[in-house]
Amino acid sequence: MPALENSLPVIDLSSDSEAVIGQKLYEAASTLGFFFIEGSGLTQEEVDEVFRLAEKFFATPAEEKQKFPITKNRGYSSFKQEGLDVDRRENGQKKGDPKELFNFAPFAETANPGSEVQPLPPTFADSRETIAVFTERCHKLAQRLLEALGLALEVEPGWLSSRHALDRPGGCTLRILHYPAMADIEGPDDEIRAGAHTDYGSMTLLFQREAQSGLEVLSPVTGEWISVPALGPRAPGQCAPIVVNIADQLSFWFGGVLRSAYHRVRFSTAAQRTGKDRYSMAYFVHPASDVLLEPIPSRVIAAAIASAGESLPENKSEKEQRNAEVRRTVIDGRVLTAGEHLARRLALAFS
Ligand SMILES: O=C(O)CCC(=O)C(=O)O
Ligand SMILES: [Fe+2]
Repeated sequence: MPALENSLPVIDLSSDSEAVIGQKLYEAASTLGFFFIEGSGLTQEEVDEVFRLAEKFFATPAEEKQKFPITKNRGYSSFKQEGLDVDRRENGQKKGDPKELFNFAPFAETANPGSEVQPLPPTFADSRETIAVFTERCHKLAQRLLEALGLALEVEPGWLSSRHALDRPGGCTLRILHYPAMADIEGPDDEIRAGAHTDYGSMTLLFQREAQSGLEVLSPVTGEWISVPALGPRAPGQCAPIVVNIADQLSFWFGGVLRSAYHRVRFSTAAQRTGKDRYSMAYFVHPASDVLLEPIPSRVIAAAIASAGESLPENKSEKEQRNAEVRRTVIDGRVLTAGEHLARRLALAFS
């Protein structure tokens, strides 16, 4: 593998063949597990439109937002309600992240058949179509990335996309996030605005606003946190490069050859004192709920699993053991479904 640099690679989807793109994705996904993509066809205008809705919603009074509390991973989660680092504690209690968020289910007519229609706050009620279209476009992009990755690993064409079909019930979620400025922070511990975690599903597409940085990725090589820049658009009509990261279920499915990397959001004390809010948006891509998280049939992956098995470190630290425990997809010898694994992770994050 090539040496990791101190920044994320940028992969252009507009110029190469799918096979070449697949190789580039594989290289990035198997080293740092985080990369930028550009040339996706998504425009800055459509991304900004959803960001404008997010700003408007988070500015509404707390009691209005609280009318749509998060249930079954859908709705509003208030300041410090979710704590992504399951080990962070304060006064014996799990420490919640100083941020607020709203989770949307995919709304397309064919998406999530059988599930009830998600009630939406007035800010979004007239924009259901905008959000639905944006979500579908994110999903199509994710399907393309998954298939290209599959190509590089000799996975049968269609194997991954059929397991991520939006018309099968699943955990895909569009999340808008708001990290309000906190000028009165007390110490370095308050610099962490989203605790260190790995994402749960297949992959995440993360949209940032230009110059609103704060996302950091743990380098598997140096063990240091790498800060991810919040870039602006680089080509006319195209949205700013999108951050993509591999999540736990896909990493597991690919026999550990893809890295699901720890990441967090941190604002330095100096940055917090400037009093600027940060907004971001994540599209979490999940397999359909009934998909069993068994390794993908692929000669390349089977070989990778065999060689990784021989070089597994024997003495894991307590923190590493705990992390492995939280992320596991096999319990008592039984392979979990994607839906069971997601439910387990959500219970830990919101406990
Ligand atoms: O806000 C960000 O930049 C990252 C959020 C995140 O990692 C998450 O919600 O899983
Ligand atoms: Fe995350």
